[in-house]
Amino acid sequence: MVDGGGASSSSVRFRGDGSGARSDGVNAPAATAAATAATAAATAACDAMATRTLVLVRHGEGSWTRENRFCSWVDQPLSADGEAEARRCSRLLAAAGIRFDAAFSSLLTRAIKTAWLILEGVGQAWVPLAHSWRLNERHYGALVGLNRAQLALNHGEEQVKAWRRAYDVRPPPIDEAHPYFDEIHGDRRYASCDVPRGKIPRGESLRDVLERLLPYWEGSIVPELRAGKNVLVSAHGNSVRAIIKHLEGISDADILHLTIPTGVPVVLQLDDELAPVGERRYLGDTAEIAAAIKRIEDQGKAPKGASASPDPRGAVVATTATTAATCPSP
Ligand SMILES: O=C(O)[C@H](O)COP(=O)(O)O
Repeated sequence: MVDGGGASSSSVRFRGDGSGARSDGVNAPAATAAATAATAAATAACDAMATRTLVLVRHGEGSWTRENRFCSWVDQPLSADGEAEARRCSRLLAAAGIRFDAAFSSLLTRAIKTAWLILEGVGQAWVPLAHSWRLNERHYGALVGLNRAQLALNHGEEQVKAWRRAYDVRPPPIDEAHPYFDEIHGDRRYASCDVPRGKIPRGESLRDVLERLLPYWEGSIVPELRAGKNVLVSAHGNSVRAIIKHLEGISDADILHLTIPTGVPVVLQLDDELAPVGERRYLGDTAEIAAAIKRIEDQGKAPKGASASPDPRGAVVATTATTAATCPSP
């Protein structure tokens, strides 16, 4: 969790490559006062040009975060720390003076609750909040419920990084025998989606996430932004990455390096064509945000000195990973 105490607005990009380094190669503690002033001036200029604000939030910590398991479409609630993160978001947004006109979340409770806590905390609980499965976390297929560090031991850190961050790598699909299949695919919230149950994904690459997200983005969120409204999207690490990739035109290769921290408002100013004006800003303390990104990336590292486990579910992944990771879109 990132502590919000004494938070300031950060306008740097984070590479998200595990080093917590800034993309401009400048280490935060070494930044000069002149550079900070220049950044603030540039940010103010961008803010003056922008006509609407988009705030993207990856929900706060869920109860599986500490167990380091892929949560994905399992509807785990926010932990107490996750709720605190959402409240901290609202304080940061209130301090930034952002007034929302519309809000959107996924169909998963942890993102919905994050949106509620943010809107309540900024005194704007009346703002309409719409939900769609299209903002859900990436469906991690057969990896749902598995421990990332254990997977790194069994399959290698590079494979786990590819499953988590590569644009075109799809995890092995979930099947009916999976321990969480019924809980996810039998849930009645997915009975009323704009696609039949049979078309609900069983394992997605980031490309798949973007493709299923875009119809909702274009049909429901873009009209609000085009009308000049300020919009909150409370979603998940990978649905937020997909939106940022789309808006900023990040290449398929470079998106590998983007990790979104939990409970940190990501602020984009958009012009009339919905092109970003200036760089995306992360509200909060720069060093704490970099540390939070590194913690998330380190979830996919194999613990030193540990060895691969004969976990039978790991073996299922091992036999299906190669073909599933390269299979064509449904
Ligand atoms: O599905 C999950 O558990 C997370 O929300 C996303 O996990 P990731 O950071 O490994 O993509």
